[in-house]
Amino acid sequence: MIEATRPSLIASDVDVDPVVDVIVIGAGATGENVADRVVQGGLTATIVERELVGGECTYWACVPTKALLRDAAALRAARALPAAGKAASGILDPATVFARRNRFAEHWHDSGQVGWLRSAGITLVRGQGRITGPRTVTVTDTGDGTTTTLRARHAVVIATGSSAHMPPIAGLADVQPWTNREAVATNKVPDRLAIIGGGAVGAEMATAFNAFGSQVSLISRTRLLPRAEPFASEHVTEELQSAGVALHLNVDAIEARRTVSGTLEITLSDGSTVAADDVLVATGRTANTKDIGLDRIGLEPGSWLTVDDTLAVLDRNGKPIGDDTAADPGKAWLFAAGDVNHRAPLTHHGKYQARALGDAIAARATGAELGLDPWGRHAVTADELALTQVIFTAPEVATVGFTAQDAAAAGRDTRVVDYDLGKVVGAALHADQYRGRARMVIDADRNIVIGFTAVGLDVAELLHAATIAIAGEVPLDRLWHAVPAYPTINEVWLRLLETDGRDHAPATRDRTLVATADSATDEAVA
Ligand SMILES: Cc1cc2nc3c(=O)[nH]c(=O)nc-3n(C[C@H](O)[C@H](O)[C@H](O)COP(=O)(O)OP(=O)(O)OC[C@H]3O[C@@H](n4cnc5c(N)ncnc54)[C@H](O)[C@@H]3O)c2cc1C
Ligand SMILES: NC(=O)c1ccc[n+]([C@@H]2O[C@H](COP(=O)([O-])OP(=O)(O)OC[C@H]3O[C@@H](n4cnc5c(N)ncnc54)[C@H](O)[C@@H]3O)[C@@H](O)[C@H]2O)c1
Repeated sequence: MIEATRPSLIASDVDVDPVVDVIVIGAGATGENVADRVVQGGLTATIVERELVGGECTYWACVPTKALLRDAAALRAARALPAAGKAASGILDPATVFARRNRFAEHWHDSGQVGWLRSAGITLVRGQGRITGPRTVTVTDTGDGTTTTLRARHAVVIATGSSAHMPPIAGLADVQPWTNREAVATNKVPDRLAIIGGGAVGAEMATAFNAFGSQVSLISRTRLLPRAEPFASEHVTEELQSAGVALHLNVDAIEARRTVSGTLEITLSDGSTVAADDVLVATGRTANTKDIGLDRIGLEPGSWLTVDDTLAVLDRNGKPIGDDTAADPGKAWLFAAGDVNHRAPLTHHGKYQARALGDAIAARATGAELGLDPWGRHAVTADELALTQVIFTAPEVATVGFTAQDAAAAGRDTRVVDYDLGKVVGAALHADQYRGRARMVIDADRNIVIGFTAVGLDVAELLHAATIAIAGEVPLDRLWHAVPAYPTINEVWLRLLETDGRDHAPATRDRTLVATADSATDEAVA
């Protein structure tokens, strides 16, 4: 086995000014974008990073996992066509896939990202950042232990992300389990791989290692992809099973041990046992807040940070952590964005929060007005109403907004419309025996789409049309005028509209506009 390339980083910037407008702790995708926006807004920013600039997504998550999955997806697509399938009859070579993965993970070297920080005018300080007082962060160099104390004029932003959660399974620590980091950076294909966890990480890695030829056993205490529409989850379950993955669903892993022969044995709550050579733990994430000085501000180290809609960190009484200065008593100075606030733990949503927060910090500093109303410039409305995700399993699952179940739980009056993607000519042309389904969740009061899920080969690129319909609150009567090109898979939009019918009450206009018009009329009458 060739070990994964060791992380490699370059030194902090020299001549660091200890007083700066904004300090960002954590240079993942979120932190980088917060710093970029505040600098674009005319402020100075220093970013503190203890590992690689670029964070989890670049080196151990989104990017390298998709590189691990992409070749097999292309092969699967080719094999869904008779002539292309014949032409693509060879075997997938994992070593070639790993080499391409290494390139996308930038060989675990962050010089490219550091170069970008410099070009964006952001100062980098290497080390572990800790809050040591109001607007104050002390950075400890992880090599020589020297410290630098920084003070922010305007704000401190925590963007420290998350790490793999280790569940309390007896013996687990002793069998040297893989987390996402080892799985993503591996150069070996285990003969037998056990995966604990049936969320996005478990399902994607089962897809990847199954394609590399591992005998994969996946154990999950829930159904696969428990937050997705059940039909999407069932579809992925069936396809993984028919590809040879052994699924142990709705059971807990309770004990792990190595036998004398070196085989790893995992005992499940139903009494059965899974044998493997390696085990990947994919049971969710834990907040990177254990050692960032939360105790100094009355919060519990290790906890997710609770934020309000401005992303200000809240204290135990639900109040923003406020300033103690006479000039600005109570003014919020501490903010949190990305995985660490647990609102929407996805890279693109962390970056969305970063854009809103960075702009808001710059606006506050210059006394400009804040746009915090829903869908306003500084609001993060999409986290709640238009959260997007693509899970790159075979088949892919693409989701935005509410599932039918979540909409019902939120008390929305809905219509749910489903369509078999296999009946869409564009899909049938795309792959023989195309199997898939799409669902549109409609707010029946307002006649707008509030949720969309598709499962099927290559549905990822369908998602943005749905996202625009939801974020734009496009009335269904207008959506009939968005004509999908023939013969593409996007024609499913027309089929969903036809299935729903055209005779529903016209979309209610935006409630605030209606209210304004009504009150204007009332005033005129008065
Ligand atoms: C296997 C896997 C696959 C994924 N795939 C996708 C995907 O396809 N699409 C998607 O959108 N999301 C995906 N995600 C989720 C995505 O990786 C995260 O949402 C994203 O990385 C969060 O970004 P962040 O900047 O908030 O945190 P992170 O990326 O975790 O960055 C935080 C940074 O802060 C640093 N840090 C932490 N504490 C300190 C400290 N005290 N001082 C200094 N620095 C500190 C860390 O070293 C790190 O660099 C995946 C996750 C996993 C595990
Ligand atoms: N393509 C993507 O967007 C993508 C891909 C991978 C990860 N991510 C993100 O990364 C984060 C972490 O993903 P994840 O899959 O690790 O977490 P998750 O919370 O999505 O899923 C955890 C799974 O582990 C199971 N589980 C928990 N404890 C268990 C136990 N003791 N025994 C058996 N099963 C157990 C749960 O039932 C669940 O199925 C998520 O926010 C996810 O959205 C996103």
